[in-house]
Amino acid sequence: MITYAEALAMLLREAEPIHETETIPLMYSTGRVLAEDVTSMIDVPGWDNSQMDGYCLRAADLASASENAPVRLPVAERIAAGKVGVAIEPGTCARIFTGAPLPEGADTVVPQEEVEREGDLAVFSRAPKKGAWVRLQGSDVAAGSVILNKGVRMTPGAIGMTASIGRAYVNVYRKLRVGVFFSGDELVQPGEPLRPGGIYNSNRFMIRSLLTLFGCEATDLGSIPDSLEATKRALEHAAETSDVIMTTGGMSVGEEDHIKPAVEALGRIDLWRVKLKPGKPLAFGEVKGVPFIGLPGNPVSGFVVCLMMARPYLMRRMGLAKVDMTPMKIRADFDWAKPGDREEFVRVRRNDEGGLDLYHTQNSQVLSSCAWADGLVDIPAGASVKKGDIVHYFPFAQFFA
Ligand SMILES: Nc1nc2c(c(=O)[nH]1)N[C@H]1C(S)=C(S)[C@@H](COP(=O)(O)OP(=O)(O)OC[C@H]3O[C@@H](n4cnc5c(N)ncnc54)[C@H](O)[C@@H]3O)O[C@H]1N2
Ligand code: MOO
Repeated sequence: MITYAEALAMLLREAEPIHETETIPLMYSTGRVLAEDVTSMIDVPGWDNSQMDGYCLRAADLASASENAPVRLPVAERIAAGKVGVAIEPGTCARIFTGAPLPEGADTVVPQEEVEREGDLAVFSRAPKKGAWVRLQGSDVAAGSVILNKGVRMTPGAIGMTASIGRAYVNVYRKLRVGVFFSGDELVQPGEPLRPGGIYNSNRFMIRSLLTLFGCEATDLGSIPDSLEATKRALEHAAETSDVIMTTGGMSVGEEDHIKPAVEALGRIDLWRVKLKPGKPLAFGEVKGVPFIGLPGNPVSGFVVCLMMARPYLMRRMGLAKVDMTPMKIRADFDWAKPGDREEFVRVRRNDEGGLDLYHTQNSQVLSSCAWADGLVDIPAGASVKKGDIVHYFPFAQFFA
């Protein structure tokens, strides 16, 4: 048996980013992975501008201003956002609004709350600090600088920033095409009546949902009839249309399944035994040169292995530079008294007291744990946890950012 860390390292060694990229509208780039360094051609802001609605002026003109001896300056012009004013003369000021460019000659803005008006005169009773309330040209982004590196995911913040430098298109890795299929005589499609001995194909829906959130394009080959020939045909078809082929189930020691012999006939398959709970069996191989990942059939095992192993592999192939997760360190409000011989990812949920609660059953068949939880806690092999201990917590949200 190999450890989780060893298994992950082995998978990532096989994960070369795909070469194809595409240029797409920035507007539709949410969740995509950048295939270029994004460099700004412009300064942001493009010119010094006002941070407040108020008056712009030379600070030197107000050096003597105080409550007892206010300074009065004529208001020479009015500059709204989007307009360019004319240079102000010494001893004058201009009405200015948030975002409007500072006119030549002005170096400071005084917010309107601190100013009285007497007709055409503005009355100042305090000496401002030179440069107050001015946003300097290039203070957010300097022209020529790289604002986002190749290999990062387009988040709302990254998209807004890219728009702020005027880019309307970005070059991203194309979506990874993942061919998924499911086999098993017991599987029934949701929406159909359950026959005796059957179970609904929950893995199909769960895996598709995970792949969508990872940003992959799932091609669903559906349920394959339980025969070697049908399984081989499905795999051959998947190999023609996919970058990765994925399935769940049929990987352990059962005799019924055709996936393993079908993959072997068309390529190769290695069955790994990972010291991981849930999720001991993992198959990795290739079908006609296309990588094949077989997740464990137990739904919770499939869920955990898809998040903790398949995801880093898929995201690296999609060009993401940082695929490892940084766990949060949070207080456990539960006991875990029985140390296991495998590293365990248990389903937990944050409570209102800022700690973590444990789902009452951690059986790998019980999908309600995944629906209830908002993350996983990593419990190393041989470790136990006492209420109040600080544990390593992976919020589900982190996997989709
Ligand atoms: N004698 C042993 N039996 C088992 C072992 C073992 O080491 N020795 N390992 C257990 C562990 S741990 C796991 S995990 C499972 C993994 O088995 P497979 O990956 O071969 O999966 P199956 O046997 O096909 O199915 C397991 C379980 O999951 C259900 N399943 C399968 N596909 C779906 C689906 N699409 N949707 C919902 N549920 C699914 C299936 O009905 C079984 O109940 O093996 C243990 N056994
Ligand atoms: O190791 Mo299995 O994946 O727990 O059910």
